[in-house]
Amino acid sequence: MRLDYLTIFPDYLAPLGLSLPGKAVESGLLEVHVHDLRQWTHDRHRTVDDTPYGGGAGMVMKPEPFGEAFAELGVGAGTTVVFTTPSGEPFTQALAAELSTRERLVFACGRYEGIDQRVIDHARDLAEVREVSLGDYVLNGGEVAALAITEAVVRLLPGFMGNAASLVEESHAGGLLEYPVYTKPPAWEGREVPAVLRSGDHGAIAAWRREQARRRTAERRPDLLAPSALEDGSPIVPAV
Ligand SMILES: COc1ccc2nc(C(=O)O)sc2c1
Repeated sequence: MRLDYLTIFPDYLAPLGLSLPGKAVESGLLEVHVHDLRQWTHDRHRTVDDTPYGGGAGMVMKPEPFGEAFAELGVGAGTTVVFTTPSGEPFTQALAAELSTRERLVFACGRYEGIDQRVIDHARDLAEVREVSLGDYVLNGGEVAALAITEAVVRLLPGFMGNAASLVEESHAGGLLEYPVYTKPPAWEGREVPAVLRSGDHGAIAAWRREQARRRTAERRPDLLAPSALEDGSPIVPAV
């Protein structure tokens, strides 16, 4: 997979060279290119923004630099352009899985009051476009969202995570939050590890984990539980 990032703050994406994406680049699984959007400006001040038509506070990112960048980067068939924006569709594990199947992602990181709408419209004529938000809050720009989306997507690439089995049991992987986890010592600050986890009874352990995941999800994220799951009558294990 090839990842391109268009940003006016390239240093903000320096973490891409560390942790998960860094290792994938070394292994050839990933190709990462961060581009300073200002390289596609031609005035002395390297202007990327201007005042909004129709008035209002703040500035809007100009269309020309993005258009020239798309052309130079060969944005077209086989490319998915991801605009990170507070007005985007919510980023979910399902969307991460979908994006992990793409050959190439080009992240267009907004700043100021956003990117001129014609850039998104133009991109739709060239390639697949997704407008994505991390959640119901607003950041100062799209770079943090691009980093988060990248990590969630890249770790799903086949052969990327050492222990693929761990992907299956993660929160949201199966639609539920993850069950509580414990490790040594068996007792700490007067708190014991649940006996079932030390019983060696793998069936009982699996059942306990399923119920803990359901309970945690019901308590914290009932929206993730299908209505039928709540009405199927099976008791949800009382809190541990
Ligand atoms: C102007 O560019 C922005 C501003 C805020 C923002 N917030 C995001 C989020 O995903 O929460 S993406 C994003 C892009």
